[in-house]
Amino acid sequence: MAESRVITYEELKANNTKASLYVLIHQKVYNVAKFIDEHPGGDEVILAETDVAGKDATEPFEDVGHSDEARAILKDLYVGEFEKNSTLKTKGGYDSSASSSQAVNTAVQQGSNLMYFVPLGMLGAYFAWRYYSSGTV
Ligand code: HEM
Repeated sequence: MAESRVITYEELKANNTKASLYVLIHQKVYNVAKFIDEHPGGDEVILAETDVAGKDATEPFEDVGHSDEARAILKDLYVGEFEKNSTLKTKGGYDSSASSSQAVNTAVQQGSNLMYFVPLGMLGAYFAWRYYSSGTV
């Protein structure tokens, strides 16, 4: 078998037509041009991945929960390994989802803080009331 080719970020971006369509999944590059018309999930979903040139399709591919059969098809479409140094550039595409889940976490944390402070405040108010009312009797 021939040595696996290293695909650069520029190459991944450049092969974005229906004639030659590169998709990046798990650091491996696949040419889905021949397969795209047969894709049971439709061609739009894959085109959308490559429309945003150089985007990593790993997450969308895994989110769908593709079968072993689908993964076997990938073997036939394999072009080469993605250039390692390019990893950072492609990961950026998912930053927005990471930060939005962070925002949710902060909101939950703030919510749980409130859960402690409200009963604690009420308890404090109760003891303050008892202290003052016992003093007047
Ligand atoms: C690039 C390589 C890909 C291959 C070889 C592939 C292959 C397949 C195969 C064989 C199926 C049938 C169900 C199964 O066996 O799991 C399928 C379904 C599906 N694929 Fe892909 N797929 C690829 C990429 C993608 C990507 C990037 C998306 C993105 C969002 C996607 C979305 C879907 C969806 C939504 C279905 C379900 C269709 C349905 O059940 O109606 N696929 N794919």
